[in-house]
Amino acid sequence: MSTAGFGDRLWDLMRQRGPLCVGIDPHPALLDQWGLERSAQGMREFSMRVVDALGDHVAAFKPQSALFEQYGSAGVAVLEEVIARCGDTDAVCIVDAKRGDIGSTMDAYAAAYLGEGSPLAGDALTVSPYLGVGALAPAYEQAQQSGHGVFTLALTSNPDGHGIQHATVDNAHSVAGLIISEVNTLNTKCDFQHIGPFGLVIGATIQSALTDLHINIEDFTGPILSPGVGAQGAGSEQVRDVFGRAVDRVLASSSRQILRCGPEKDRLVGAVKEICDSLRFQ
Ligand SMILES: O=C(O)c1cc(=O)[nH]c(=O)n1[C@@H]1O[C@H](COP(=O)(O)O)[C@@H](O)[C@H]1O
Repeated sequence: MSTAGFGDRLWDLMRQRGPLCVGIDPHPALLDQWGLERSAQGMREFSMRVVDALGDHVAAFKPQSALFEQYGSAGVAVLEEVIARCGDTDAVCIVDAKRGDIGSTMDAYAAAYLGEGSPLAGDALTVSPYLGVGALAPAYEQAQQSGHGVFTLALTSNPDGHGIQHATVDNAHSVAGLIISEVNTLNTKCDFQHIGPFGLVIGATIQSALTDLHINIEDFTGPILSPGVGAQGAGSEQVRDVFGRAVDRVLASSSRQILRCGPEKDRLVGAVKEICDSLRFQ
Protein backbone atom coordinates (compact mmCIF):
# COMPACT_ATOMS: atom_id res chain seq x y z
CA MET A 1 0.00 0.00 0.00
CA SER A 2 1.44 3.34 -1.10
CA THR A 3 1.89 6.09 1.49
CA ALA A 4 1.47 8.83 -1.17
CA GLY A 5 -1.62 11.01 -0.94
CA PHE A 6 -4.60 10.27 -3.17
CA GLY A 7 -3.64 12.72 -5.94
CA ASP A 8 -0.06 11.52 -6.22
CA ARG A 9 -1.09 7.88 -6.11
CA LEU A 10 -3.54 8.48 -8.96
CA TRP A 11 -0.91 10.50 -10.86
CA ASP A 12 1.54 7.58 -10.74
CA LEU A 13 -1.13 5.08 -11.84
CA MET A 14 -2.17 7.32 -14.74
CA ARG A 15 1.43 7.41 -15.92
CA GLN A 16 1.97 3.67 -15.50
CA ARG A 17 -1.35 2.42 -16.88
CA GLY A 18 -2.83 5.27 -18.90
CA PRO A 19 -5.29 8.00 -17.83
CA LEU A 20 -8.48 5.94 -17.92
CA CYS A 21 -11.17 5.27 -15.33
CA VAL A 22 -13.60 2.44 -16.05
CA GLY A 23 -17.09 3.15 -14.77
CA ILE A 24 -18.84 0.16 -13.22
CA ASP A 25 -22.43 0.86 -14.29
CA PRO A 26 -24.31 -2.46 -14.38
CA HIS A 27 -27.26 -1.27 -16.45
CA PRO A 28 -30.05 -3.85 -16.95
CA ALA A 29 -29.40 -3.93 -20.73
CA LEU A 30 -25.75 -4.77 -20.07
CA LEU A 31 -26.73 -7.59 -17.70
CA ASP A 32 -28.91 -8.98 -20.53
CA GLN A 33 -26.06 -8.68 -23.01
CA TRP A 34 -23.68 -10.48 -20.63
CA GLY A 35 -26.24 -13.29 -20.13
CA LEU A 36 -26.76 -12.39 -16.47
CA GLU A 37 -29.91 -12.06 -14.40
CA ARG A 38 -31.37 -8.62 -13.74
CA SER A 39 -30.84 -8.97 -9.99
CA ALA A 40 -28.39 -8.02 -7.26
CA GLN A 41 -26.67 -11.36 -7.87
CA GLY A 42 -26.39 -10.65 -11.61
CA MET A 43 -24.95 -7.24 -10.86
CA ARG A 44 -22.46 -8.80 -8.44
CA GLU A 45 -21.24 -11.26 -11.05
CA PHE A 46 -20.99 -8.48 -13.65
CA SER A 47 -19.05 -6.08 -11.43
CA MET A 48 -16.65 -8.71 -10.06
CA ARG A 49 -15.82 -9.82 -13.61
CA VAL A 50 -15.04 -6.22 -14.57
CA VAL A 51 -12.77 -5.70 -11.56
CA ASP A 52 -11.02 -9.07 -11.98
CA ALA A 53 -10.49 -8.55 -15.72
CA LEU A 54 -9.22 -4.97 -15.50
CA GLY A 55 -7.73 -4.60 -12.00
CA ASP A 56 -4.16 -4.87 -13.36
CA HIS A 57 -4.81 -2.66 -16.38
CA VAL A 58 -6.62 0.52 -15.38
CA ALA A 59 -5.76 3.47 -13.16
CA ALA A 60 -9.23 3.71 -11.64
CA PHE A 61 -12.64 2.14 -11.25
CA LYS A 62 -15.79 4.17 -10.62
CA PRO A 63 -18.74 2.15 -9.34
CA GLN A 64 -21.92 4.16 -9.89
CA SER A 65 -23.96 3.96 -6.67
CA ALA A 66 -27.44 4.47 -8.18
CA LEU A 67 -27.14 1.35 -10.31
CA PHE A 68 -26.63 -0.67 -7.11
CA GLU A 69 -29.14 1.29 -4.98
CA GLN A 70 -31.99 0.38 -7.32
CA TYR A 71 -31.84 -3.16 -5.89
CA GLY A 72 -32.27 -1.85 -2.32
CA SER A 73 -30.23 -3.23 0.55
CA ALA A 74 -29.15 -6.26 -1.52
CA GLY A 75 -27.74 -3.88 -4.14
CA VAL A 76 -25.96 -1.74 -1.55
CA ALA A 77 -24.43 -4.90 -0.06
CA VAL A 78 -23.10 -5.73 -3.55
CA LEU A 79 -21.68 -2.21 -3.88
CA GLU A 80 -19.80 -2.77 -0.62
CA GLU A 81 -18.37 -6.00 -1.98
CA VAL A 82 -17.39 -4.33 -5.24
CA ILE A 83 -15.60 -1.53 -3.37
CA ALA A 84 -13.75 -4.14 -1.31
CA ARG A 85 -12.79 -6.07 -4.48
CA CYS A 86 -11.46 -2.87 -6.07
CA GLY A 87 -9.41 -2.43 -2.89
CA ASP A 88 -7.70 -5.77 -3.59
CA THR A 89 -6.30 -4.27 -6.81
CA ASP A 90 -3.82 -1.40 -7.19
CA ALA A 91 -6.35 0.70 -9.12
CA VAL A 92 -8.08 3.48 -7.19
CA CYS A 93 -11.81 3.22 -6.51
CA ILE A 94 -13.87 6.40 -6.96
CA VAL A 95 -17.32 5.88 -5.50
CA ASP A 96 -19.70 7.82 -7.73
CA ALA A 97 -22.49 8.78 -5.35
CA LYS A 98 -22.55 12.55 -6.04
CA ARG A 99 -23.35 13.38 -2.42
CA GLY A 100 -23.85 16.89 -1.05
CA ASP A 101 -25.92 18.29 1.86
CA ILE A 102 -25.78 20.86 4.64
CA GLY A 103 -22.65 20.55 6.74
CA SER A 104 -24.14 18.65 9.68
CA THR A 105 -25.62 15.97 7.39
CA MET A 106 -22.51 16.03 5.24
CA ASP A 107 -20.62 14.77 8.32
CA ALA A 108 -22.53 11.50 7.97
CA TYR A 109 -21.95 11.22 4.22
CA ALA A 110 -18.26 11.90 4.81
CA ALA A 111 -18.09 9.16 7.46
CA ALA A 112 -19.97 6.73 5.20
CA TYR A 113 -18.01 7.30 1.99
CA LEU A 114 -14.61 8.52 3.15
CA GLY A 115 -14.23 7.27 6.73
CA GLU A 116 -11.43 4.84 7.48
CA GLY A 117 -12.83 1.29 7.47
CA SER A 118 -16.34 2.24 6.36
CA PRO A 119 -17.77 -0.46 4.05
CA LEU A 120 -18.90 2.16 1.51
CA ALA A 121 -15.58 4.01 1.43
CA GLY A 122 -13.39 3.61 -1.63
CA ASP A 123 -10.40 5.87 -2.32
CA ALA A 124 -12.46 8.87 -3.40
CA LEU A 125 -16.02 10.17 -3.69
CA THR A 126 -17.87 12.37 -6.18
CA VAL A 127 -19.72 15.28 -4.54
CA SER A 128 -22.24 17.85 -5.71
CA PRO A 129 -21.64 21.49 -4.69
CA TYR A 130 -25.17 22.81 -5.15
CA LEU A 131 -25.45 23.55 -1.41
CA GLY A 132 -22.16 25.43 -1.58
CA VAL A 133 -18.57 24.20 -1.66
CA GLY A 134 -18.34 25.24 2.02
CA ALA A 135 -21.08 22.76 2.95
CA LEU A 136 -18.84 19.98 1.64
CA ALA A 137 -16.09 20.79 4.18
CA PRO A 138 -16.71 17.57 6.19
CA ALA A 139 -15.94 15.52 3.07
CA TYR A 140 -12.74 17.45 2.31
CA GLU A 141 -11.62 17.23 5.97
CA GLN A 142 -12.41 13.53 6.27
CA ALA A 143 -10.62 12.83 2.98
CA GLN A 144 -7.51 14.62 4.18
CA GLN A 145 -7.50 12.68 7.45
CA SER A 146 -7.81 9.31 5.74
CA GLY A 147 -5.66 10.01 2.66
CA HIS A 148 -8.64 9.88 0.31
CA GLY A 149 -9.75 12.12 -2.56
CA VAL A 150 -12.89 14.07 -3.47
CA PHE A 151 -14.11 14.98 -6.97
CA THR A 152 -16.42 18.01 -7.01
CA LEU A 153 -18.81 18.47 -9.94
CA ALA A 154 -17.91 21.62 -11.87
CA LEU A 155 -18.88 21.37 -15.55
CA THR A 156 -20.85 18.19 -16.05
CA SER A 157 -21.05 16.23 -19.28
CA ASN A 158 -24.83 16.64 -19.73
CA PRO A 159 -26.17 19.66 -21.65
CA ASP A 160 -28.78 20.34 -18.89
CA GLY A 161 -26.00 21.56 -16.60
CA HIS A 162 -25.25 24.70 -18.63
CA GLY A 163 -28.07 26.86 -17.24
CA ILE A 164 -26.71 26.70 -13.72
CA GLN A 165 -23.02 25.98 -14.21
CA HIS A 166 -22.44 28.69 -16.85
CA ALA A 167 -24.48 31.32 -14.98
CA THR A 168 -22.63 34.52 -14.17
CA VAL A 169 -22.19 35.62 -10.57
CA ASP A 170 -21.39 39.24 -9.56
CA ASN A 171 -21.26 40.18 -13.26
CA ALA A 172 -17.89 38.50 -13.53
CA HIS A 173 -17.31 34.87 -12.66
CA SER A 174 -19.29 31.84 -13.69
CA VAL A 175 -20.67 29.45 -11.08
CA ALA A 176 -18.34 26.75 -12.44
CA GLY A 177 -15.38 29.14 -12.27
CA LEU A 178 -16.06 29.88 -8.60
CA ILE A 179 -16.35 26.18 -7.75
CA ILE A 180 -13.08 25.43 -9.54
CA SER A 181 -11.31 28.24 -7.74
CA GLU A 182 -12.64 27.17 -4.31
CA VAL A 183 -11.54 23.58 -4.86
CA ASN A 184 -8.13 24.76 -6.04
CA THR A 185 -7.69 26.74 -2.82
CA LEU A 186 -8.29 23.53 -0.84
CA ASN A 187 -5.39 21.87 -2.64
CA THR A 188 -3.05 24.70 -1.72
CA LYS A 189 -3.49 23.69 1.94
CA CYS A 190 -2.35 20.09 1.25
CA ASP A 191 1.07 18.50 0.86
CA PHE A 192 1.59 16.78 -2.46
CA GLN A 193 4.26 16.17 -5.04
CA HIS A 194 2.40 16.28 -8.39
CA ILE A 195 -1.32 16.84 -7.80
CA GLY A 196 -3.50 17.41 -4.76
CA PRO A 197 -6.29 15.16 -3.44
CA PHE A 198 -9.15 17.46 -4.41
CA GLY A 199 -10.31 17.03 -7.97
CA LEU A 200 -13.02 18.27 -10.28
CA VAL A 201 -15.53 16.60 -12.57
CA ILE A 202 -15.44 18.26 -15.98
CA GLY A 203 -17.09 16.41 -18.85
CA ALA A 204 -15.20 15.64 -22.05
CA THR A 205 -18.29 16.82 -23.92
CA ILE A 206 -18.18 20.48 -22.83
CA GLN A 207 -16.46 21.73 -26.00
CA SER A 208 -15.24 25.33 -25.57
CA ALA A 209 -16.95 26.01 -22.20
CA LEU A 210 -13.68 26.54 -20.29
CA THR A 211 -12.54 29.20 -22.77
CA ASP A 212 -16.01 30.75 -23.08
CA LEU A 213 -16.21 31.10 -19.30
CA HIS A 214 -12.63 32.46 -19.06
CA ILE A 215 -11.53 29.60 -16.82
CA ASN A 216 -7.79 28.91 -16.89
CA ILE A 217 -7.80 25.21 -16.09
CA GLU A 218 -4.01 25.06 -16.36
CA ASP A 219 -3.88 26.67 -12.91
CA PHE A 220 -5.84 23.82 -11.35
CA THR A 221 -3.69 21.63 -9.11
CA GLY A 222 -5.82 18.50 -8.64
CA PRO A 223 -6.99 15.60 -10.80
CA ILE A 224 -9.80 16.14 -13.32
CA LEU A 225 -12.26 13.30 -13.78
CA SER A 226 -13.68 13.59 -17.27
CA PRO A 227 -16.73 11.47 -18.04
CA GLY A 228 -18.48 11.52 -21.39
CA VAL A 229 -15.92 9.44 -23.29
CA GLY A 230 -17.60 6.78 -25.39
CA ALA A 231 -21.39 6.48 -25.09
CA GLN A 232 -21.86 10.25 -24.66
CA GLY A 233 -19.93 10.98 -27.82
CA ALA A 234 -16.52 12.30 -26.75
CA GLY A 235 -13.22 10.71 -27.77
CA SER A 236 -9.56 11.44 -27.16
CA GLU A 237 -9.63 14.36 -29.59
CA GLN A 238 -12.30 16.08 -27.49
CA VAL A 239 -10.33 15.40 -24.29
CA ARG A 240 -7.26 17.08 -25.79
CA ASP A 241 -9.24 20.01 -27.19
CA VAL A 242 -11.19 20.65 -23.97
CA PHE A 243 -8.20 20.55 -21.60
CA GLY A 244 -5.22 21.72 -23.68
CA ARG A 245 -2.06 21.80 -21.60
CA ALA A 246 -3.94 20.64 -18.47
CA VAL A 247 -4.52 17.27 -20.13
CA ASP A 248 -1.81 15.65 -17.98
CA ARG A 249 -4.17 15.94 -14.98
CA VAL A 250 -7.16 14.44 -16.77
CA LEU A 251 -8.52 11.00 -15.91
CA ALA A 252 -10.91 10.21 -18.76
CA SER A 253 -13.88 8.11 -17.71
CA SER A 254 -15.94 5.70 -19.76
CA SER A 255 -18.53 3.14 -18.72
CA ARG A 256 -20.93 1.71 -21.33
CA GLN A 257 -18.52 1.80 -24.26
CA ILE A 258 -16.11 -0.50 -22.42
CA LEU A 259 -18.68 -2.62 -20.61
CA ARG A 260 -20.43 -3.44 -23.89
CA CYS A 261 -17.24 -5.24 -24.96
CA GLY A 262 -17.68 -7.86 -22.19
CA PRO A 263 -18.03 -10.35 -20.78
CA GLU A 264 -14.84 -11.84 -22.30
CA LYS A 265 -11.76 -10.60 -20.46
CA ASP A 266 -9.67 -10.26 -23.63
CA ARG A 267 -12.19 -7.96 -25.24
CA LEU A 268 -12.49 -5.81 -22.10
CA VAL A 269 -8.71 -5.51 -21.84
CA GLY A 270 -8.51 -4.77 -25.58
CA ALA A 271 -11.06 -1.97 -25.29
CA VAL A 272 -9.17 -0.43 -22.37
CA LYS A 273 -5.83 -0.63 -24.20
CA GLU A 274 -7.28 0.99 -27.29
CA ILE A 275 -8.69 3.95 -25.34
CA CYS A 276 -5.52 4.31 -23.23
CA ASP A 277 -3.36 4.39 -26.38
CA SER A 278 -5.55 7.10 -27.86
CA LEU A 279 -5.15 9.14 -24.65
CA ARG A 280 -1.34 9.25 -24.74
CA PHE A 281 -0.78 12.75 -26.01
CA GLN A 282 2.99 13.23 -25.56
O1 LIG B 1 -19.56 12.09 -11.85
C1 LIG B 1 -19.64 11.39 -12.86
O2 LIG B 1 -19.00 10.36 -12.96
C2 LIG B 1 -20.40 11.91 -14.02
C3 LIG B 1 -20.43 13.28 -14.16
C4 LIG B 1 -20.88 13.83 -15.36
O3 LIG B 1 -20.80 15.03 -15.57
N1 LIG B 1 -21.38 13.00 -16.32
C5 LIG B 1 -21.42 11.65 -16.16
O4 LIG B 1 -21.84 10.96 -17.10
N2 LIG B 1 -20.99 11.08 -14.98
C6 LIG B 1 -21.10 9.62 -14.76
O5 LIG B 1 -20.25 8.95 -15.66
C7 LIG B 1 -20.87 7.77 -16.17
C8 LIG B 1 -20.99 7.89 -17.67
O6 LIG B 1 -21.33 6.66 -18.23
P1 LIG B 1 -21.17 6.36 -19.80
O7 LIG B 1 -21.91 7.45 -20.49
O8 LIG B 1 -21.80 5.01 -19.95
O9 LIG B 1 -19.71 6.36 -20.10
C9 LIG B 1 -22.20 7.64 -15.44
O10 LIG B 1 -21.99 6.82 -14.31
C10 LIG B 1 -22.51 9.05 -15.00
O11 LIG B 1 -23.26 9.09 -13.80
